Amino acid sequence: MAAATLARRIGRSGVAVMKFKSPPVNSLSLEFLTEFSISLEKLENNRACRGVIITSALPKIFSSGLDITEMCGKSIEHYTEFWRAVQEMWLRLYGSNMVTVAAVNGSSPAGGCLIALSCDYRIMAENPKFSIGLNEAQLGIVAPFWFKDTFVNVVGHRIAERSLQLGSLHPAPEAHKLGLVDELVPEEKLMEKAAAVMAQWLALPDHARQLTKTMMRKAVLDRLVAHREEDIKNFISFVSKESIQKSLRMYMEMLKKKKS
Ligand SMILES: CCCCCCCC/C=C\CC(=O)SCCNC(=O)CCNC(=O)[C@H](O)C(C)(C)COP(=O)(O)OP(=O)(O)OC[C@H]1O[C@@H](n2cnc3c(N)ncnc32)[C@H](O)[C@@H]1OP(=O)(O)O
Repeated sequence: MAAATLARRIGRSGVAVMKFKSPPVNSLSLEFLTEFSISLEKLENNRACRGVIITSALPKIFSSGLDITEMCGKSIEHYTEFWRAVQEMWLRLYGSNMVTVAAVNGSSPAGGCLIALSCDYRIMAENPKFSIGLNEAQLGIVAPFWFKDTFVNVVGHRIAERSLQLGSLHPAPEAHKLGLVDELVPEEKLMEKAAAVMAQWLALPDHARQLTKTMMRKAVLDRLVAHREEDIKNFISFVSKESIQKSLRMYMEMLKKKKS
């Protein structure tokens, strides 16, 4: 797989470091998502691995979220495969038995934010130019219920309601104030801090921590598992609407124009 190069390293500490490296902006294409899920599955099945730190190898960007081109002008078969891959990635990450720490070293909108929110702990570089949030509403699309559930479980209902309705992208200091990220550190200290947090979480017996994590997350995971096919149908019917296609095309054009 060429597009999403994910470097993995399991040290003596039992910690893997996964670095997103899919230029220019680590957007979550079908290929990226598939590779990410396979990598997570391999780590999950590796008894030597107890934790994973997720970060980006690219400067300034953690992940730009779902690859919008995967949702524009494609067939129903493609939308089905793509959305199943998005679901699979989340089910694996949110349901992981490993300790998961996001070292957010750049902007992280929408699907990128979902990845960070699905981890056990988020540390973000304290650069106010970096922002994070579920900004779907700004694109004229709606965050699915399991994106929303994940967001609510981190920041609570009121903050989630306002942030999702406005499609807010929160600069790092604001994200920290809202509880969207747990800590801010200077960028050069990010990995050191992530390793320290990981060591703290791994100091506990795995079984107790894992059972507690399952207890906290099971209801939200089960909800998607129970409604997976319906969720795919909803996605297809939503994304196939001409009005939604138009919004997505306009958004892509806006991104391109911003450069010139
Ligand atoms: C009922 C159920 C309904 C379900 C509905 C669907 C729910 C969908 C759920 C989640 C949706 C998403 O995740 S959508 C993605 C949202 N992401 C964004 O809004 C981010 C957009 N990108 C940016 O803001 C910026 O690119 C950046 C801040 C991430 C980086 O800025 P920078 O200036 O460094 O880079 P450029 O803007 O010049 O971008 C470079 C290059 O990449 C292309 N690009 C950027 N983001 C995406 C993306 N998400 N998908 C595809 N392509 C992307 C951008 O157009 C540039 O391309 P060119 O070089 O060709 O111009």
